[in-house]
Amino acid sequence: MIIAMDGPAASGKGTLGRKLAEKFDLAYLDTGALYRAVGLSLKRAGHGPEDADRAAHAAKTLDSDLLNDPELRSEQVGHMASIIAANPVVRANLLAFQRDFAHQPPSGKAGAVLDGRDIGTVVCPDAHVKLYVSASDPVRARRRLHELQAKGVATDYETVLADLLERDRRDSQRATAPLKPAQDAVLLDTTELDIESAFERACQIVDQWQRS
Ligand SMILES: Nc1ncnc2c1ncn2[C@@H]1O[C@H](COP(=O)(O)OP(=O)(O)O)[C@@H](O)[C@H]1O
Ligand SMILES: Nc1ccn([C@@H]2O[C@H](COP(=O)(O)OP(=O)(O)O)[C@@H](O)[C@H]2O)c(=O)n1
Repeated sequence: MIIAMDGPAASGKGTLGRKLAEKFDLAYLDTGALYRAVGLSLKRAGHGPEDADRAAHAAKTLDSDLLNDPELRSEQVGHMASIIAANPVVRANLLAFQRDFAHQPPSGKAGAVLDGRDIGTVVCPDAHVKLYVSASDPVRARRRLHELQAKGVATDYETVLADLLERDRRDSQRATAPLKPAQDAVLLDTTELDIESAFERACQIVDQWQRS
């Protein structure tokens, strides 16, 4: 079973994706981490995200150590990732890894959950279950703010909201693999749902597919 989870920043894709993978004994891949790792590698080398050739090269020779680097989750690296992610060569260079993960999941797992922006539309158009996870802008900004504050990052609501909206706009408007629900995706709006209620709903959707 392949589960595709897409949606805007801080909607809850990763939280639900990890929980679904655990419950259904599937491998889990946070594809945003790949774009972030390309951003971090450019940042460390002193280059900007607009450097298309360097970004394409970094995506082709991705340093897997960066995937566990604490700086990966910073807002600055998220910002760089969304600029880099508009580069079609970067996307092409990361595609095979994501597809291989979905179709030959590691550790002998019988399937995989992938979360990102284009999983249901481009990476795994053949996914068995596609979820498009959303939440209102203020709710997403508050969730991300709490997450950053819990890590000791000094920021404020307005900055976090502006950053999310800017990334959403860039992700939705790019020409290659823009953020949008696949035609056959089930929409899951988590604005009014806590994590457990959202997870319950996601499990119902997966159960429904398994019974069909
Ligand atoms: N339904 C929810 N209710 C409250 N907080 C949530 C919910 N879903 C996720 N969160 C919290 O919001 C933050 C962003 O969630 P995350 O899963 O990382 O989003 P995404 O992967 O879409 O960027 C995390 O701190 C997470 O714990
Ligand atoms: N499949 C994906 C995953 C991420 N991305 C890009 O990578 C950035 C960071 O993704 P992320 O999933 O880590 O972001 P958050 O939702 O965690 O804030 C996004 O803003 C997108 O620009 C993408 O283009 N395609």
